[in-house]
Amino acid sequence: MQKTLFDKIWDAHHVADTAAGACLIAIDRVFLHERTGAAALGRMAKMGRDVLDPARVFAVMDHIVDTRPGRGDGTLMKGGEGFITETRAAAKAAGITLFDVNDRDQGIVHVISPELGVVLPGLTLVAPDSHTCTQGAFGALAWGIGSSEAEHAMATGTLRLEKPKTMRVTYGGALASGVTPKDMVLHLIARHGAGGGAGHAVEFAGEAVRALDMEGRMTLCNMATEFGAMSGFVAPDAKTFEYLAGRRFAPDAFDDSYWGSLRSEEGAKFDSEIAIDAAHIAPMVSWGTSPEEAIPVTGEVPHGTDKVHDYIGLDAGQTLAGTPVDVAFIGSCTNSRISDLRRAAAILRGRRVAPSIKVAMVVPGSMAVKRQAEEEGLDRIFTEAGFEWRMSGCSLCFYAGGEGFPEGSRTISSTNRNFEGRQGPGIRTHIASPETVAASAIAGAIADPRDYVRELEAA
Ligand SMILES: CC(C)[C@H](C(=O)O)[C@@H](O)C(=O)O
Ligand code: SF4
Repeated sequence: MQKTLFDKIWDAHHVADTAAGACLIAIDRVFLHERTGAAALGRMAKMGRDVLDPARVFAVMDHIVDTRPGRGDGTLMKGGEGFITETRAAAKAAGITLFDVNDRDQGIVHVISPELGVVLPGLTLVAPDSHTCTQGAFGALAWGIGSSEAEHAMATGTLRLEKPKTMRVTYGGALASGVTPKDMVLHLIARHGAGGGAGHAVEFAGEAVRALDMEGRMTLCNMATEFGAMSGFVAPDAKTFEYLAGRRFAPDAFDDSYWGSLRSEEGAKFDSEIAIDAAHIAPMVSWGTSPEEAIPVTGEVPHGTDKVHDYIGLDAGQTLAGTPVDVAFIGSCTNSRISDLRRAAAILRGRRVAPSIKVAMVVPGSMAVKRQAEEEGLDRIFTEAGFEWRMSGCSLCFYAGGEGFPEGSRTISSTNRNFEGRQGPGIRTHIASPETVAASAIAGAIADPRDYVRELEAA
């Protein structure tokens, strides 16, 4: 029978069937961060369990680190110091590779893992973090786990797992200008629901996916978890291999026979299939408090529950475009890579954020992204436009306390979650592409980026 990409990776990692109908799967890489990793390592140390193969385990400080320029080694999270000091001590004791607060390779876990070549096609990679699926962009099976599963994976090199069903989401055709991978995934979730991918391993395929660069594929896979999927991934191709060549932890020579075989065979059957015409996707913006509550930027707010309308402060029938925003945020593992910053900066060049904007901030996904952006002068474009330019970390994608936006603020944000309180108490979050954030910052209100993009393309 013809195999899907998922079947191939699964079969290559299948160790045994367990009595309870699950499988034992070999785990190639574990990536930890300070918010959940210290606990896992700490418990292992307490029980006298070693990390089986420290060369396969990595950790980074990203979630609660200070992102203000000249940061020290502390955190802005009240009472959060322990996460940092304990992760540091535990990583050292376990002999794993740690990217510490002021390491030149520090950054958001799902941004640095690809940059450093930790994730590779055909591997299984887990992290106690729900957006681990980002790394599926490389044709790996990468998914988020709990911290006790992380202990199991580190101690044994395996995990017990029920086999997910398979789904293929095929994006045919080509994206219109000003429409991005973020819009592709928001469109999918808006149409099929935040639980649409539940219980499935989702392969993103089709012309419009093949056309994406690696960073775009990461944005797409990043939100597979907001679709409820176990993971999302894209079959590797020449772009993948080229991206990884020469990366610090990538092998010197690539195994063409394995890597080259990592694709779903013609005629392979999926448990479910979704087809989307990429040409019909518009720039998307969330209007509610779930990523499925998203509509084209020019659309009207639909009827939701009273609770969501109360929280978000918008009525049904209102046009989303033109809604005033207080905050513009560009960052997170969804949209903080160099191509995201380039595209946002192209719109902001020579322009200023509206005077009504109280906070505008760019937080590069890694220190490597930050250095690259500075080399290209993007930091100056952002600061001249009125954005703060930060050190890398998760920052205000996720409210860790200590730093936040003024209560009740409305944000336009390149992040992946718009849940109640996600960016701080009472904060109203609208998730969108970096282009839409840039266009909205200039307007001081939710705005369509397409006019700017067309202008840039015409120039
Ligand atoms: C803190 C961490 C465990 C959490 C996650 O699992 O995803 C965070 O990264 C998030 O995005 O909500
Ligand atoms: S950037 Fe946001 S979504 Fe990504 S890992 Fe950090 S907190 Fe989670």
